[in-house]
Amino acid sequence: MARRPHVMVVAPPAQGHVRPLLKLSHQIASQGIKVTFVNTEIIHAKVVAAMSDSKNEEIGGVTLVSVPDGVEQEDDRKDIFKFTECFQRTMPGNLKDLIQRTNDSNEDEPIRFVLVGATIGWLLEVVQDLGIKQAAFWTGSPAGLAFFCHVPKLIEDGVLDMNGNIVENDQASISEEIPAWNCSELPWHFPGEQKLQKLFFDMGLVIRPTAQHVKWILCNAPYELHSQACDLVPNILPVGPFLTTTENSASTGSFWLEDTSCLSWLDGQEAGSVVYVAFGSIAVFSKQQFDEIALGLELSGQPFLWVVRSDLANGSPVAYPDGFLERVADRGKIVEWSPQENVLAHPSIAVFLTHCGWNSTMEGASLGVPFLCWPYFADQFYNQKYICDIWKVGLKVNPGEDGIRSRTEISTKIQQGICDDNIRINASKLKDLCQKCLSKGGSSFENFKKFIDHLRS
Ligand SMILES: O=c1ccn([C@@H]2O[C@H](COP(=O)(O)OP(=O)(O)O[C@H]3O[C@H](CO)[C@@H](O)[C@H](O)[C@H]3O)[C@@H](O)[C@H]2O)c(=O)[nH]1
Repeated sequence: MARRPHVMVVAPPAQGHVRPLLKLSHQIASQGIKVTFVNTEIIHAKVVAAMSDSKNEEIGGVTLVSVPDGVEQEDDRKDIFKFTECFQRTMPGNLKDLIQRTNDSNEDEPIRFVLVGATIGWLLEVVQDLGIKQAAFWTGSPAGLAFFCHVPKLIEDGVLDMNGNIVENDQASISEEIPAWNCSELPWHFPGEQKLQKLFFDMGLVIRPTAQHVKWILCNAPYELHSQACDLVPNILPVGPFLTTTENSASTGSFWLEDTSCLSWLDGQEAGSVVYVAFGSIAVFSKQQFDEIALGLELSGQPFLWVVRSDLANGSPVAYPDGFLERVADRGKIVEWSPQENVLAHPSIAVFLTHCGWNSTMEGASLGVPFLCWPYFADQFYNQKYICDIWKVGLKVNPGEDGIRSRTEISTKIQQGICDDNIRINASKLKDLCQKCLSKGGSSFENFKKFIDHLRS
């Protein structure tokens, strides 16, 4: 009997990477290709624990496996510098062992192809040594990818220094066709934290060699959405946006258990009335800012669904303003983690108050939801620029001089976002564009087909 092609997918250890890579893996598996999905042990345990059937580690043709992350002292896992050092030192050997073990056993089809998250593209050296074909996956926007690929040139031209600072003019431009990056929009910008900035900047330096090394670098966007940026990366293969349908929602790759009670709660709300508030997996807030969000939602008078992760309050236990929960009980729903795409697809949703992580951006765009933008760090400020200034599907929620977004600003933008017909019309056009790219004959559909043909060749 002919053996199925076997692809190994290796995910960087973060929610914003695991989720889109797992969605892509399901899409690949649906074409009759075997997929082994590799997480670190800690991430694997979280993903499996959050699955509706947590005994089953094979879902929809994707087998979930794990390797150690190399960390021996638990505390080192909380220290990003120590973690990165351990991970980079041990991961190549661990991955090599896993591939060899799999290929030596007769149980599985041998691995003929490895797809890695581009931020850990240095792993491809191991794969190269084993004579296995390779591709990379970029989790952010095509513009972000183009920017990282241009970093060496920006350094050479004296626009950036070796620590990633803009040397003059407060702007870095890579083409006249797409907006320049301001200092605060640099993906590695951490004000006052030079060491952290350098770590992220150095991690980014791996992107260009990775992109040059592989035949294709896939990304979670349709070509038409960022066409000028895509044109700056010769081997980009835009295959997104990925959507989790209700049929495969059992294996979303979430690190937290999805609280589906919010879907029946949404069923009870009026169409186009609910503010959905979610800041992805990393953003945290001070007590003062957390209270302003709560009081802004209250002041808006709208029903809201708010995702409050247990770690959202920056290490402190989550505590709401006095009497808040009682006052909003009849129109507020709070969950620790939602089935986000099902939420965004729900007719009751009016606006999405978001940190503008790329996955959330693509999900909101492909489901036609207007945005209220509250970027937190990394690529999110530049994503906000596309959402508000280029696609014109959102409004910025601006901080005051003290850096805090006030309850009045939050409530005002909620009302403006709900009433703005132009934004709603543009959001609906964006949804149509995404759907068209994914349908038969569309750019993402054809690109994905090309990739599958390559896997089979
Ligand atoms: O209650 C929730 C909240 C979020 N999500 C999902 O979690 C993912 C979050 O991804 P993203 O919106 O990209 O945010 P982060 O988790 O913060 O992602 C990191 O990774 C992204 C991709 O590289 C970057 O764009 C971000 O800036 C970076 O913070 C999305 O798929 C959401 O659907 C849920 O399923 N339920």
